[in-house]
Amino acid sequence: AIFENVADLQQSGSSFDFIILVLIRATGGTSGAVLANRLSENSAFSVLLLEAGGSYVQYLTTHSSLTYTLQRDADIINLSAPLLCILATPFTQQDWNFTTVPQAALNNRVIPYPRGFVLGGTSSVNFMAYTRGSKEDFDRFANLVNDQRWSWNSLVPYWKKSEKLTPPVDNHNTSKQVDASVHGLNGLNSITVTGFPTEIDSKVIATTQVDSQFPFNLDMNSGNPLGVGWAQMTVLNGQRSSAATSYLASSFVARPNLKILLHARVTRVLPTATNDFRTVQFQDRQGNTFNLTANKEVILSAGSVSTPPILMHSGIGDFATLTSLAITPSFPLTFSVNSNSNGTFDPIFQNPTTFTQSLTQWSSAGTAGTGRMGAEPISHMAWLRVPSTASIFASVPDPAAGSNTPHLELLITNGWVGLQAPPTSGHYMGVAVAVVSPTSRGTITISSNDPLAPPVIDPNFFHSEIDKVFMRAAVRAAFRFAFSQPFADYVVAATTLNGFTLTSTSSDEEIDAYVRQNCGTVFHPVGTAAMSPVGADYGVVDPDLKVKGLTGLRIVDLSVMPIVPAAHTQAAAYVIGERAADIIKASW
Ligand SMILES: Cc1cc2nc3c(=O)[nH]c(=O)nc-3n(C[C@H](O)[C@H](O)[C@H](O)COP(=O)(O)OP(=O)(O)OC[C@H]3O[C@@H](n4cnc5c(N)ncnc54)[C@H](O)[C@@H]3O)c2cc1C
Repeated sequence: AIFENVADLQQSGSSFDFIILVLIRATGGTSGAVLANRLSENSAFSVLLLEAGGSYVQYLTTHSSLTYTLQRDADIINLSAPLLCILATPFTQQDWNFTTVPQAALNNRVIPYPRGFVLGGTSSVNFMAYTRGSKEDFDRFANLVNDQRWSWNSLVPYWKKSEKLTPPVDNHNTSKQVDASVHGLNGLNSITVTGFPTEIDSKVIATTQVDSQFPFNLDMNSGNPLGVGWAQMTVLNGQRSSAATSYLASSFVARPNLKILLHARVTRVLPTATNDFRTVQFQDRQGNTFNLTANKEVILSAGSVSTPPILMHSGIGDFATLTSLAITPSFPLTFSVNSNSNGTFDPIFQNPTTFTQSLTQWSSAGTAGTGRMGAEPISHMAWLRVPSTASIFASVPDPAAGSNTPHLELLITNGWVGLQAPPTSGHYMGVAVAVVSPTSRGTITISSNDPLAPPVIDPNFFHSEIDKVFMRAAVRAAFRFAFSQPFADYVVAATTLNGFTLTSTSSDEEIDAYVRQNCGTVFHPVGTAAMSPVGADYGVVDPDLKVKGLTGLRIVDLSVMPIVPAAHTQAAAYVIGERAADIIKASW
């Protein structure tokens, strides 16, 4: 059951006596939701999930029809309609609304740093791209923690357990867009490709045939992501599939041994005995404080940004210690294009009538989930390497996990996706760029002893020279792609952003100036409570995810990843949840 108030949870009766017997707790994000589901499969375990935010799944269940009233429910639609993910954050009700400290390498700009403040966590507000990373990424992870349970081959069965490859909403044949043999077909979280063909699809695929820098890759989740392929998305029937809609679907929430308390903000974990941390302190919306003690374990899944502050406010670890944050710099590059009237999704955001028509199609019985609203903005992705002959490698080792692991990413969208509101007219194609092998390391820390104060987030962008060199390479790759022969009559020019314009021949200095003014992040922080080998005197958790030096407390979220994969990170969050569930079940 899902509860909105502590009193209702308490009134649910006998559960408390029972919970005291076997209680396992977590917070309710991407990995936490996976854990809540898998642990409550065992009816002998009683599981309570605490989530600081609310639940849009509960809302969807209450309002089972997709016929929404636009104004009133706008935020909820933004979490559900795939195209509207670009409106889900930043600075909304479902966002923690964090920002970074001023970034020296980015003209001292403060960058929005969204995180999901809702059941399902950031999987409920993200852009839904589903990328596992390379085999080499996870083999490096396993080697760094000296435990092969975290290697690629060990994790693939858990990805397959998590995934359910589903047909796109338009039911087209996907055999040339995704390799079904790579995926799970019976898992809980739906993975699919776009169900809305667009005018750039054939041009993207044609580019893979005319330029060897952009080879076609049928499935970037095979362990070898290099090349250009169709984006896989966590979407089901034209609606977002999140950790909340999948792992916490109503049939699972109905389990008598699973309870979820919303609007419960964990402030600290407290010792139950010396070095045994099984008591959670949390506040409800009115600011009342409660303590609950788990019989077996407390599991912290508050994500890379919020897990370290909870530990620090609990006196776990050195208060002054800064946790290391690996972060992926990125920014949108947008090109104006020659398009027919509805060839891009721009008119949807430029014209309220077009928006309403598209939303009506998506939300009406009979056409539910279809049309442009039911498809993610990202249609294709390219994963690229800087050639090993590049001069930077004479002085700096290759930061990628191996020769099949990318340094750079291009995210292709058939319309404007930007930091600014879309222009009121015109048609666009986005080729956002990212450095997915960053070597700069930032920090997360706290600035006061108030557990409700926001953490201090310092990504420390471009501290390493190689990240700058790679960003220039990413920009040049984006231009080469956008001006490749198949786009000859289509792409016109890069748009001006904050007074800066780039061209195919921009110098290093011009690219650097553009980056300083426009760069942000693709929101993939990891490593803030990193795993290290058993016995190592560094790191926060051991390979069983237990906080070192303590009992009763584990961490299960992306903060434990010792190094950022060259990928979007939700697939890693799901697999960490699945892997952890088996480790925890086995230990009890
Ligand atoms: C705008 C955006 C777009 C993204 N797009 C993509 C994408 O397209 N593809 C991709 O793979 N990844 C994407 N990501 C990243 C990805 O979604 C995250 O890396 C992943 O979901 C994180 O999972 P997690 O379990 O570590 O943390 P989260 O999912 O963030 O879970 C943490 C949970 O803990 C809760 N919580 C935190 N503090 C407390 C507290 N004190 N008390 C109680 N509860 C608390 C939070 O509310 C949240 O529910 C995106 C991220 C953002 C912000």
